[in-house]
Amino acid sequence: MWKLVQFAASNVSRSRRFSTAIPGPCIVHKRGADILHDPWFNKDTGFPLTERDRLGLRGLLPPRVISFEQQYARFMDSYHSLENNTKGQPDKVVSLAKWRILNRLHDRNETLYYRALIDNIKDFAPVIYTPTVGLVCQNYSGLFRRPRGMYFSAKDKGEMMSMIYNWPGQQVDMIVLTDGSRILGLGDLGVQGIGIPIGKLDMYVAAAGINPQRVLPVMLDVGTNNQKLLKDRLYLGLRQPRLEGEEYLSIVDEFMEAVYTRWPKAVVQFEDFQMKWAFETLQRYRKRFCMFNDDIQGTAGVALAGLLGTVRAQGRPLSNFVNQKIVVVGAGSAGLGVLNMAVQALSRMEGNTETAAKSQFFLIDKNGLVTTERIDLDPAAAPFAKDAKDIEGLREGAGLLEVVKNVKPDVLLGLSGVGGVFSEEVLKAMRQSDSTKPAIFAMSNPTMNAECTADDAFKHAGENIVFASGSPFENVDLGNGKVGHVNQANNMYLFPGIGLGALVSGARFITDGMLQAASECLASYMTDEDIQKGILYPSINNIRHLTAEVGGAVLRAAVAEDLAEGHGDVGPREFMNMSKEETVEYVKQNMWYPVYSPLVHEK
Ligand SMILES: NC(=O)c1ccc[n+]([C@@H]2O[C@H](COP(=O)([O-])OP(=O)(O)OC[C@H]3O[C@@H](n4cnc5c(N)ncnc54)[C@H](O)[C@@H]3O)[C@@H](O)[C@H]2O)c1
Ligand SMILES: O=C(O)C[C@H](O)C(=O)O
Ligand SMILES: [Mg+2]
Repeated sequence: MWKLVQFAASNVSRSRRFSTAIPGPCIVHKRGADILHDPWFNKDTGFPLTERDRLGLRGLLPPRVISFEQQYARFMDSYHSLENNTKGQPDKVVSLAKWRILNRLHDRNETLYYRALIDNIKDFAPVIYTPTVGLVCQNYSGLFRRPRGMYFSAKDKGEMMSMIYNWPGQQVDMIVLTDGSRILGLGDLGVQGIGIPIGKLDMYVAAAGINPQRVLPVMLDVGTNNQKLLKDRLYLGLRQPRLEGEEYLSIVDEFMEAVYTRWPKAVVQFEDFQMKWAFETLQRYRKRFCMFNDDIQGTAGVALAGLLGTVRAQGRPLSNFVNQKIVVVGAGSAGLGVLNMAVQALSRMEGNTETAAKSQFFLIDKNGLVTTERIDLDPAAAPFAKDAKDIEGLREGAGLLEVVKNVKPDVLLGLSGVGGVFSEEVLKAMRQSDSTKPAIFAMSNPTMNAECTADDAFKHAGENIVFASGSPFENVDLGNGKVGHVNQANNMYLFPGIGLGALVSGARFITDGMLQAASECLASYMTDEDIQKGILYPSINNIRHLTAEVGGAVLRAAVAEDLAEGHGDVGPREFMNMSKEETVEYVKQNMWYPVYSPLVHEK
């Protein structure tokens, strides 16, 4: 019998803000000052006197015991003072100051840090995640104080199987891995890219309730081709050009073998790999390990949900998706991931073939419109290259403005990494769109790399557009009390649920069916009323709730494909007997929530 009732009883307090129920004990093998210096166990001034006695802490702290609520209020006060004190200073200075204060708390007291993050996710996500995380990566060598996560370098070849045991945590559930080769739209940042796995895993804890003791950010340092970094005397990574070919793959292979030898049930998310390695590693590992590529697959699911939302926003049935003309700007891992998933979804729709589905899309890269006449056509882009006969009035390499004027698309979707590429002329050309409610998705990150700003989109393309961006922008005041809603089309709406669903189902692999289920769950999360207002994605304040739903959908898809091997005490048979609601409840009960647990010392 599976243990829903038992889970429910032991976790009943989790949804309350400051619970009065007593959480279960936590075993600690340290004593005294070592506990104060371990952010996982540290409660700062919050250690009760009895615990101070038990753990050898008496005299190591000021005598007064401060409650969790008071500590929380004190931290928020200092955060708000910092906001006041930095008013008027350059954005970069303010963003880094905010990141520093949060990072210091993260380094000192994880329970308080994650509670603050969960309760203030709308304000804090832009600090610990996109866009500030980009700035942090750019300045990493200067900001570095203490390590977080693991670093495997080309110099560690042959050692990884033993190195993996240097990680102090007994169990690891979620790993986010990068080689730093394409950090957001900022290019190759080498070892400094470690900030991305750290930020993504913070979102895993906040949104998916992954236990922070069981997450592992990883940097695979195979060198960098960033000349500026190679010349920087403070650069902390390997000073050598990136490994290529088999040499590169052998490093990734060795890492993956080491991880799955120690933690066979872990989920690995590949993040911000340059395109060739993003696709290659996905193909190489997806049928061997429980892994996915967030930039290809997570992004695709979020974009597809947005495209379906756009159809609904036009007041049309979803079946009308087959009539949408969509211009995708950027033929990289993200752009092609979106195209592949959208075409899969379209070809499942009644009466639509894959060829017909492809005809709806126009793909543009740095050399313009991609056609079959392209010399050195990238094989990954080839399925979406246009035949000359299908693009009357257009030609190979046609520019974005020309394409938009000619095609009059319903949707203009940017994943190019190039800030401002949706120029005033391009946005104005979208006014001639055949759609009653044209959509503009400026999905590149961070903010400077967005294809256009929200203000410019509403100003030039018109007030009746639907707008989404990868990095957050404020809603736009359109005057007369009207508001242009800004959606954040960021893979953060899906990757936490994909990882969580895979983990708690004990899925062997992450399949297209599971990813499709995640995307459909996000698409159907919004009400018609929201969609009519141009709101395609939930508020980030609801991300924990959404993630539980997505996790449930992924779990059910894994069960349907007979890939769910179970998790903890719950086996595959129990999953099969769960209703939809029960799967979501089960997922929720597996979500960690930050409260101080009584510490019990064990030698
Ligand atoms: N919002 C999200 O959730 C999300 C997810 C993944 C990636 N992204 C963003 O998407 C961007 C691209 O990521 P990627 O992994 O696909 O990168 P990539 O380097 O693999 O691909 C970039 C593509 O853009 C094209 N391009 C470059 N300049 C162009 C121009 N002037 N006009 C048209 N196309 C141009 C390139 O030819 C290439 O095809 C990054 O900024 C990244 O931050 C956002
Ligand atoms: O990191 C993000 O904010 C989204 C995405 O994974 C990206 O690479 O831009
Ligand atoms: Mg990414």
